Amino acid sequence: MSTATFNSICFNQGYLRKGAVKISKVKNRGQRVKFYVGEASVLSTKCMQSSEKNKKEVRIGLLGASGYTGAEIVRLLANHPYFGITLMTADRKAGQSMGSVFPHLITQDLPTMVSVKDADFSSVDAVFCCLPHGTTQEIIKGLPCHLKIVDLSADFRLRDIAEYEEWYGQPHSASELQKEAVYGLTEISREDVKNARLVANPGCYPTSIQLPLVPLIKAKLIEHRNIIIDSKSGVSGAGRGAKEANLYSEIAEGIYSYGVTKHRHVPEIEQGLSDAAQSKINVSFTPHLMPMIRGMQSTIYVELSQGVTIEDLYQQLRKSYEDEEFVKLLDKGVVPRTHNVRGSNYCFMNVFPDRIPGRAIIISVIDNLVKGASGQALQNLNIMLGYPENTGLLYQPLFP
Ligand SMILES: NC(=O)C1=CN([C@@H]2O[C@H](COP(=O)(O)OP(=O)(O)OC[C@H]3O[C@@H](n4cnc5c(N)ncnc54)[C@H](OP(=O)(O)O)[C@@H]3O)[C@@H](O)[C@H]2O)C=CC1
Ligand SMILES: CC(=O)N[C@@H](CCC(=O)OP(=O)(O)O)C(=O)O
Repeated sequence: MSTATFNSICFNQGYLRKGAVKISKVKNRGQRVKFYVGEASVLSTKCMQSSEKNKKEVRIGLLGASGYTGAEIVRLLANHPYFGITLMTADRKAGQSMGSVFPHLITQDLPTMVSVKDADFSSVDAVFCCLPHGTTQEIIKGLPCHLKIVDLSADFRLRDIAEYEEWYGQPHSASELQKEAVYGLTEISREDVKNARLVANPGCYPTSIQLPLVPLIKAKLIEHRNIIIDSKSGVSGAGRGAKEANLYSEIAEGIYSYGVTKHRHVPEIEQGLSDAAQSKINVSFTPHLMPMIRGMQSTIYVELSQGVTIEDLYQQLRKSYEDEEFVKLLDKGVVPRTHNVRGSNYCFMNVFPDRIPGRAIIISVIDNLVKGASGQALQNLNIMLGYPENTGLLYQPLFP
């Protein structure tokens, strides 16, 4: 890796075009700027002005900071050496401090939340968009084009706009942006994410389901028919907005299926599996709401392809994920539990022989707010900006 040292350099705002000199990291902001010319992708080439406010080199805008995924982004960035939050937005909570909305974050030095319409993006290099679907597309359409964006909503995940409108029951008004979006299931789409300006972060259920199934489908080890998916989620998956259905007295001491035969994650799951199969796959998917705060578990029933054994599935998953930091295939016979990934960016999975010959049972667990949302979003932005993918994500699970 060679280095080139410049004295007080300043570029116009914007990005070096791809293929130009690749600048992987900027250090010693201010009078002397040292560029490391290396493999990683380009950083924003804004004027390298040292300023008290920008203690960290990448300035992050957090839209929807007063929600669960927004708060989770703040928690993760507390341990990120290069990303610092310079803008936070809220809707009903605009004008409030983060510490007053989330007292567990009072130790963080954060800007007061403002409404999106009052947001100033000139002090921002990249944005996490943690807003409800529908709202998101309108807001992202209006963002300055210099920003790198990771959208946690569903607005840009489905390539087929008509399918989005059918399943989300609302018009999609950003089809041009949709064409630009890259679906950010990190371990599967890493190369596309690297060069993306807009990443559509996957939903929590689709993440927990595609991570085990995509490698098995690509390796032609399981049949495309009769894929049955039974998933469970903690209540934080529904967001912080007060809803009667999510009251303690409505949730505690019981579980129930919801979105039966018509959950809006079906098209997202089928899009990912069909891409892996290069042919259309339909699945049976039933989510369940559990009396717990965090956690997501998927139990998936599949048919083995002709002549394929459980060992073949196990070895394929081992090979697919042996070099991955955040996806772990457990030892044979160990059942994945949400307790063991809580608060972390891990996905634990395993595969078991069904009593019914020729079938397998696959189990996958994640934390819906981390690998299912904010953790994967940070993993993606690290890649988009040329930082080590695991930066700010090495939290071990919180157990018990
Ligand atoms: N929770 C989860 O496990 C997962 C969530 N997601 C997706 O991530 C996104 C955020 O989810 P989550 O954090 O749980 O949601 P929350 O409901 O907890 O937070 C929503 C945020 O958006 C703000 N907001 C709501 N409406 C508007 C509006 N009209 N204009 C501007 N801001 C608005 C809210 O502000 P205020 O608080 O002031 O009202 C709040 O900051 C959603 O699209 C969700 O589907 C994806 C994967 C998993
Ligand atoms: C428990 C619960 O309500 N979970 C949400 C999924 C959260 C999520 O992943 O939403 P997006 O796809 O919009 O990002 C649901 O089932 O709608």
